[in-house]
Amino acid sequence: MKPVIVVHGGAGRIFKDREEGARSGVTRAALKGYSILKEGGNALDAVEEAVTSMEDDPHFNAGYGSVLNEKGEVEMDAIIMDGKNLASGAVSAVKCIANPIKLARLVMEKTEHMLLTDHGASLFAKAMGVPEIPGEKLISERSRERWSKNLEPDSNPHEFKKDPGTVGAVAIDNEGNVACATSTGGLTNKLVGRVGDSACIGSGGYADNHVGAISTTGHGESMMKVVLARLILYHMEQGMSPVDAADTALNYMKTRVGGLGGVIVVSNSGGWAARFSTKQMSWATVKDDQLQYGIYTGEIHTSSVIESK
Ligand SMILES: CC(C)C[C@H](NC(=O)C[C@H](N)C(=O)O)C(=O)O
Repeated sequence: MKPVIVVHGGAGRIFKDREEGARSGVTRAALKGYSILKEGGNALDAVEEAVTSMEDDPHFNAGYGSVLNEKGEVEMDAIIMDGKNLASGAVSAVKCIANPIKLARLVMEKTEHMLLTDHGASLFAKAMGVPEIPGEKLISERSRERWSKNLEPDSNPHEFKKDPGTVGAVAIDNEGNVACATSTGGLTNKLVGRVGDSACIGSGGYADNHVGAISTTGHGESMMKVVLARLILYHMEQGMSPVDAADTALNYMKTRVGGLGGVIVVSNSGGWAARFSTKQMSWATVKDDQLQYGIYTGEIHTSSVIESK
C-alpha cells in the first residue's frame, strides 16, 4: 500500500492575518507525517507527529495558541485511534501540558480506559512523567487579545469565534493500517468544563482498517449530535467515495441540526478527501511524493515533496 497522509488546521473562517501561517503549518505537518510513512513508519506515529507539530504552532487552536474559555484559561481535548484494533485514547479539559495528543496516546497504550478528563488526566500525566507547564505558556498573544476583545460590550464575538483552528490528521501506512488524531482548544469563551467532539470517539475522529479514517473540525455540539466521523465511515461502508461520504454527512449535519464543519478522510484503499461546509478549512495532503494543499473551496496547490523541503 502506498502511504497517504491528510491533515487539517481547522474549519470556519481563516482571517487574512492567519492565512500564511495556517498554510505553511498544515504543509509542514503533512510533510513531517509523510516522512515517517515513507521510512516505513506506522500510521499512528505519522498522525501523532503531524498533530504535535500543529499543537506547537501558535497559528492553530491546539496546544500553544489554543482559544481561551470564559475564565481566560486553556482547556484542551484530544483523541487518537488505531484502525488496526479499534484501540483509542482521549483526554478532555486538560490544562498545563504542551501536547494533549501525546497524552491521549498514553491513555490508549498505558491504561485500560479510553478517556481521561481534567484532574484525573493531569494525575495520569504526572505518573507518566509528562512535564507540567504553566497554563500561561499555552496562551499566545493572539488568543489573549481575542479573549479580551470578546469581553468588550461592543465586540462581535461571533466573528472571532469563527477563526480558531483545531487540528487533525489521518493516514494510511504501507501495511494498510489507518489512524486518526484530532486536538483542539475547543470553542472560544466556552464554559469551564465544556467537552467537545474532539475528545469523543466517533465524533472528533474514527479509524477502522476495514473502511478508513476520519478527523473532524467544526461546531462540536452539532458534530456530536450526528456522530460525524462514524457517519462518514458508514456512508463509505455503503459504497460511497470519500468525497461523497464527507459531503453527504456534512450536508446532513447542516440541514438536520444547522451545524457547519470540515473533515479529512482516508480510505483503506488510499483514496482521500478534504471537505468542508464552512467558508474555509486549511488542509494538506501528501500521496505519491506529491504535496497538495488549500484553504478556500476549490483551491488546490500541487508541488512535489522534493521541491517543498
Ligand atoms: C467555528 C468552528 C468551525 C471552528 C473550529 N472549531 C472546532 O473545531 C472546535 C471543536 N470541534 C470543538 O467543538 O471543540 C476550529 O477550531 O477551526
